[in-house]
Order: sequence, then C-alpha cells, then structure tokens
Amino acid sequence: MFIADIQMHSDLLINYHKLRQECPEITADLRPSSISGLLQNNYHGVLRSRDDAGSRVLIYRIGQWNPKEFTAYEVFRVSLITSELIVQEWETQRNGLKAIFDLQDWCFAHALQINPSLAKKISSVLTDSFPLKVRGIHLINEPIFFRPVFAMIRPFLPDKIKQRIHMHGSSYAQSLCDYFPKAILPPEYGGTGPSIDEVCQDWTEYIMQSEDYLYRLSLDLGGGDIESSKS
Ligand SMILES: Cc1c(C)c2c(c(C)c1O)CC[C@@](C)(CCC[C@H](C)CCC[C@H](C)CCCC(C)C)O2
Repeated sequence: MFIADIQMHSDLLINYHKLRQECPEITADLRPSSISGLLQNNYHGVLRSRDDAGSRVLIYRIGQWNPKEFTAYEVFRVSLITSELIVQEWETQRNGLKAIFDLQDWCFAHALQINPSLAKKISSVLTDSFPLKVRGIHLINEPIFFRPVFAMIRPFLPDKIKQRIHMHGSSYAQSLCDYFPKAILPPEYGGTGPSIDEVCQDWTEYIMQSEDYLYRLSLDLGGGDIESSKS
C-alpha cells in the first residue's frame, strides 16, 4: 500500500460525507417514495446483464422527467439511490458502471434547473465523492441547447473522465453497439435485449423493495432532517 492510495481513499470518504451533509435536498432521505413519480414514469432503469467488461449499465431518459413536477435535486436523488444499491455488488465495485443519458426532449425548463452549484455536484460524484468507478458516459439525442449545460459541468472534470464521455447524437443506434453488446441493449437503443419499459419497471420494483435499506442508510449517515440514530 502506498501513502498516495491511502490519501486518495480517505479523501473519497471525506468527500462522500461532505456531499451528504452539504446537500440534504438530495441526500437527507433516500426513501424512494419521494421520487416514485419519476420511477413510475420509466425515467430510469439498470440493464439486467452487465457489459463485456462486467460493468453495470444504467439508462436515464430525460424526456420522462417533467421539470414542473420534479426538481433537479430529486432527479439527482434517483441516481444516488441506484448508486447506493449497486455499490454493494462486488462485481460493480470491481468493474464500475456505464451510464447512457437519453436527452431526447431536453428543453429549456430542464436547462434552467442546472445551476453552477449543481453542476459542481454532478462533476464531484463523477470524480471524487462516490466510491464507484465511472467507466463511460454516453449521451444520446443531445440537442444543441444542451451544450451550455455541459459547458458548466465540463471544466470541473479531470481528463480521465472527459475522455470517457461520448456524444452520439441521433445516430446512436449504430454507435452505441460499438460500446455495448447488442444482446443487452433494449430494442429502443439498437439492441435485442428486453424493452426499455421492462428494464425500468424491473429496476423500479427492486428500488421499491430496498426502501428499508435506503431509509436506514439515511439514518446512519444523518444528512439533515432525519434524526441521527443513536441506539
Ligand atoms: C455516483 C454517481 C451519481 C450520483 C451520478 C451519476 C454517476 C455516473 C455516478 O457514478 C450520473 C448522474 C448523476 C451525476 C446525477 C445527475 C442528475 C441531473 C439532475 C441530471 C440532469 C441531466 C444531466 C445534466 C445530464 C448530463 C450528465 C452527465 C454529463 C453526467 O449522478
């Protein structure tokens, strides 16, 4: 073990707790009931099968997020919930994750929700405040006016992460298959796997079943409104 490694790991731990303390809007209560509307709308799913590298593959569909109904903080909470669940899996600890963001129907109302402080939090979880290896970020259907938002996040990202971000535009059905096996991708994304609706419904069910675990996590980490459990 090298001193540099120990330093890196303790920074990660410190940053993880800092995120939980500084941003209770996202982290105070990880029970999925507060964001069940997003989940029921099939905003998010995790593919049943891993990719060839053993990474978990997560899909987010921005078009399923109604910005009048849910804030960006609540949308962020969905990612945190999934992250807390998959970080328990040893294969994910070892092989990390890849995320596909479908930005179809990204509009001005979404862009307005992403302020510089949130942009910083997004880059911070990708970089050094959550113990998951981010092995790839794939943006598809990104419209022109997503660029100013990405320009807010980008400067905070280290080169290592920047290099793992891929923009596919609208011809993603071809190019996603260069990164993921066809057999695991839903047909909506150019694959032959289960449909995106099935993927989202299965993962929603899993999140809902994990409600108790997520609640206990909120208590143990004591971020905000919920009383710390001192038993
Ligand atoms: C541990 C972990 C977390 C917690 C996480 C993500 C990943 C890959 C993680 O490993 C990705 C999504 C994110 C950063 C939450 C994002 C929530 C916002 C409100 C979504 C809006 C849409 C973004 C403007 C789209 C672009 C984002 C990429 C450049 C990451 O949460």
